[in-house]
Amino acid sequence: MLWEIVLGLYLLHHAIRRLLVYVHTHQSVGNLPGIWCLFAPLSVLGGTLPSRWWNPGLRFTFELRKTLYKDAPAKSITIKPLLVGEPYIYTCHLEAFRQVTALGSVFVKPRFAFEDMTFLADNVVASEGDAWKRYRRIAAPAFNSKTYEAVWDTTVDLYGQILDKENWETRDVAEVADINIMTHKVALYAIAVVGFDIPIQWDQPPRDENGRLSVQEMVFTVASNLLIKSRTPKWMYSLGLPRLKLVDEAYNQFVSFMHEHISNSEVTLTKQRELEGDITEGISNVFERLVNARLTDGKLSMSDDEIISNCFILVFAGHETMASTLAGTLALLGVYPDVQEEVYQHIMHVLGGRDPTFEDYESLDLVLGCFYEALRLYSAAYLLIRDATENTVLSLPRYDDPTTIDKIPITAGQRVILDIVGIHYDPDVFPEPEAFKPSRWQDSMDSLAGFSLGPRICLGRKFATVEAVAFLTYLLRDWTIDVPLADGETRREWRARVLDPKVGVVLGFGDVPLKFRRRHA
Ligand code: HEM
Repeated sequence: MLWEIVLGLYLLHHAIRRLLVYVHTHQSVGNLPGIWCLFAPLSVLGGTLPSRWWNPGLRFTFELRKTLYKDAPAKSITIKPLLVGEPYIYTCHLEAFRQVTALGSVFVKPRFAFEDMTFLADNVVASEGDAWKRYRRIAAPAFNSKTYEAVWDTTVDLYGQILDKENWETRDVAEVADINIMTHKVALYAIAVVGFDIPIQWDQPPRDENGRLSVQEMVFTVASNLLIKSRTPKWMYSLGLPRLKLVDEAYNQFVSFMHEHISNSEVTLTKQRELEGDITEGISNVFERLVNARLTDGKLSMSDDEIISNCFILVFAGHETMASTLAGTLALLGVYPDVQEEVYQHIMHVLGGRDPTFEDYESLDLVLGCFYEALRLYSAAYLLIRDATENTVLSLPRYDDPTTIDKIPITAGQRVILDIVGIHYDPDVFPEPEAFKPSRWQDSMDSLAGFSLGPRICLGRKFATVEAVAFLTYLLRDWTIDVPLADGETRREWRARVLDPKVGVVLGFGDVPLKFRRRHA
């Protein structure tokens, strides 16, 4: 009897709370077209369950990319969950994206979305306000032309290691069962070498002779187990589960490795400063910048934990995003051999028979266009989450009549989702949105939302594009890329089947098999 009363009271309490949510929804976002569903897409339940008519899930912006905003003049809708979660505004209006991410905007990153990304201390991705300003001020100067040159050279070195260690040098055809494995390694190693000053070899065994994890296995395990690390309660580590044991080992080893790396670097930099004076300008890796900052300027000083957290977040921010986009680029080039040939001719025209160098980066704009186009079609960062800290209004001009301005009132606390997939597939911004057209980026990249915009634009975007252009230029110069079709399958069907995105923390793919054939000059 008692439990029935308790249950009844609980259900009543829940029903009243939900009713208040509906009333609030109607007051704050009632004027926008909306979708009713059971669970909010970003709630744990909604995000875990598959995308269906009753649960948008994480994939719905991609699945409904052609229709979601069709009847929304301001290119903005609401998602109204009946059972779990709050109503969110989803917008694919480029101007909304600009206003929300602009300098001085009243929108901030909600803490919940970035909690998983803080490890030991806060960092440039997860923080807001003065803490973020400080981290960005210390880290941003490390992303300079010397760094980008190092990214180019490291990528070329990695390409050479692939040819050598994967035995491509002796082959005319190389079949790869899943290109993601290779692009993940390239992305991770470039960050480890250029970001952290950790030298890495392509074929190092996962453990050394003493049974300790090799540096790359350690970094790889840390990078690919962020959610497990942040969400597993401490007591579970004592159960002896093999995966958790490995994660624990890798994280512990990473922390002690980084402490040692910091103190060694401090000794080296102090000696260098005694001999050469201010060496700041000459430092081209992010890690040394962070260590050097605390030797030079009290205000910019970071603790060991802050340095480790900021280095760690570079691996997370730049690893999977980069790997998926590069995999997507290679696959799309395989799907469209005519575009691939055009890009090859462009490379030949720019190089005129010599090896590509960092100085060619600006001229290789069609190669860069391939990467941007893959990022547009399969944006690894597929949405941005922001909360309003004050009441405000988004003023959005109509695309067909810019003198008509739609005004969307936003109340303090309202969550706004910047739908990058929606922007990238908006035919008013990108005509023929489904087509793979790298040349569309040769005029302007103003509408690319995949690296975000405004003061919090991706710090590693040029890092990523230099790496991509170096890798793609070498690869396309030496090889053609093809896709292994199933019996009777067309290339477009292959694209729909294999490049059907898997959506989690980032948007990526399942196995992407590709076939490389050596070009004979
Ligand atoms: C194709 C590759 C990449 C994509 C698509 C990408 C995308 C993004 C996006 C959308 C944001 C904004 C996130 C938000 O505000 O919620 C961001 C931020 C960031 N990215 Fe990237 N990123 C890429 C590569 C990289 C690389 C290679 C690095 C580092 C080496 C990096 C470092 C960062 C950092 C530090 C931030 C935080 C900036 C701040 O808040 O001030 N990213 N990235």
